[in-house]
Amino acid sequence: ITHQNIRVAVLPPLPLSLFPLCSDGGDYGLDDKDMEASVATVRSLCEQIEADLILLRERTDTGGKIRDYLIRQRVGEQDFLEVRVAVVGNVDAGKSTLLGVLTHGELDNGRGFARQKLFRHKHEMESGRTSSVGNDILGFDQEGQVVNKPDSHGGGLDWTKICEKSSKVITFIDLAGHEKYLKTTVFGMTGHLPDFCMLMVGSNAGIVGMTKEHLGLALALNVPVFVVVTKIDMCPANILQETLKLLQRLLKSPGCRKIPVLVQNKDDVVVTASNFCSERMCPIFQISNVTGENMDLLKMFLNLLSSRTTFSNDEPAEFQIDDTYSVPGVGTVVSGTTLRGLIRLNDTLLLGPDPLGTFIPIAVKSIHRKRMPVREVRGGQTASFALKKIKRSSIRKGMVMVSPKLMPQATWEFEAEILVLHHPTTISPRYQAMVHCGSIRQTATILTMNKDCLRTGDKATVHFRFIKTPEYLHCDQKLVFREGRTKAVGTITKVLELKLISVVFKSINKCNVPKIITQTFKKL
Ligand SMILES: Nc1nc2c(ncn2[C@@H]2O[C@H](COP(=O)(O)OP(=O)(O)OP(=O)(O)O)[C@@H](O)[C@H]2O)c(=O)[nH]1
Repeated sequence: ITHQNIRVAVLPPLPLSLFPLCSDGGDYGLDDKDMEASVATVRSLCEQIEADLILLRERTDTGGKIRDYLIRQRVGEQDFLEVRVAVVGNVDAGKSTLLGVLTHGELDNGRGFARQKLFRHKHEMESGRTSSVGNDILGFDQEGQVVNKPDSHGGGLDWTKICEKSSKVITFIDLAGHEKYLKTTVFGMTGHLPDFCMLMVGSNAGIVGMTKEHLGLALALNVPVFVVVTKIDMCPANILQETLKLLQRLLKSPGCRKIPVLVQNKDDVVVTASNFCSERMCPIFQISNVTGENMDLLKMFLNLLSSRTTFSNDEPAEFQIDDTYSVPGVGTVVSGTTLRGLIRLNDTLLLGPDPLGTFIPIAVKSIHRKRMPVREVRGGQTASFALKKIKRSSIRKGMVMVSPKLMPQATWEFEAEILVLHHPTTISPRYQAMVHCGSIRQTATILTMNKDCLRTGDKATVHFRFIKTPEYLHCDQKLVFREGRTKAVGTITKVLELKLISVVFKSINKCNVPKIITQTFKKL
């Protein structure tokens, strides 16, 4: 940059890059001429890297103007940046309502109008409670404007249109608030790999029910959290202040160690969004779904967030399956998240493990992103694949599709460092509970541990064994171990591999298996 008095802060990954144009990082600005020249310089740099320069805010300080810009890489019509946000909070905090308001652009009436558009099951419609993991999308164009336009007849959203018009798509993973559905909530938080967690708190109800539990879960899984306090239209000022005070106290407590920031204006949005991934900052928004107050600040913040997954082309591809479908005329379809690498049409991947711990080669014949056909999918993106000649019943959540280069191995047993968040009595060997790890959800037994028994608050190294089938695991993966009110979180430290041939021979001739597998077979 020719102008030495420009400070450029590029935050990886590229999409969110903010740079205040100011003299030396101090708080005095540039006069009109210098500003113009500086902007021109940066604009030409952006052109070279095929990015857009979007003005976020302008302030006047001693000496002149200070501006913040967003540099966003241009994407093709078939491509868009993707950010996943898990939405958690106690029943009635207004989760479904906020998602309805954000994605359908119509305010709520305070009596459940906005959420009706999102319910997926009949019983949800009747009870007003979310029970399943739901997905809703919100698209932003290059200028940061929302592109969602609900269909004027049915009120539905055309996902393909939204994705085509968007340069950034936020996928909300709407998780159930009721304790009864905690299993689903945990699965959503582990299996859907959220980049961020939006914790919703009803201002009048305060920090009640599952709020702390959901916050604890996000923190244990290392997912950055921002808080949205709703219903400020109907909450007396003193109660709102009390809720905010308690919330800030909770976030600062030794268990959370966050820095809460009440977001009041655009400046706060820019500062919190640019420091959100890297620091302990926890922005708190105060909104109303009925009057729409502060909704613009929340939308601006969402538009500035960028995915936490960094992507590299040369990493071998890994895709985790979190759901399966039978689509008439298409066959078995699997959906999930690309954890790393690049998957292209006609690639051959290994699908598994099956109950024997084997992986079979499958060819990728079609790829969809947000219901839109695409030619490739990269690390950090969700996608679905139509699979040929495979029965839906032979695929489970938690199975993976990986590059043959990884020579995947399944495992029955693993070791993890765990922390017991809550248990009514004591946990000892032979204890069984559900392990959630990525999209894996299976009961495991504790074989041994380095303590005689575990109580709430204890940490230990524990040796687990799955009870039904072997799974594909990695060291350093986060896990949640739960049964009823018992909850523990942990990190996998050792994977005990299954000594098995990990690819089925008979399928080999049918697919175009890369050399590397054939060579492995020869060695075996
Ligand atoms: N006045 C007012 N009412 C709101 C606001 N947000 C939500 N509501 C109302 O609060 C009630 C509960 O909202 P929901 O969106 O169903 O709550 P939820 O958190 O999704 O609940 P679960 O799906 O059961 O977890 C509905 O009747 C909404 O109309 C708000 O900002 N102001």
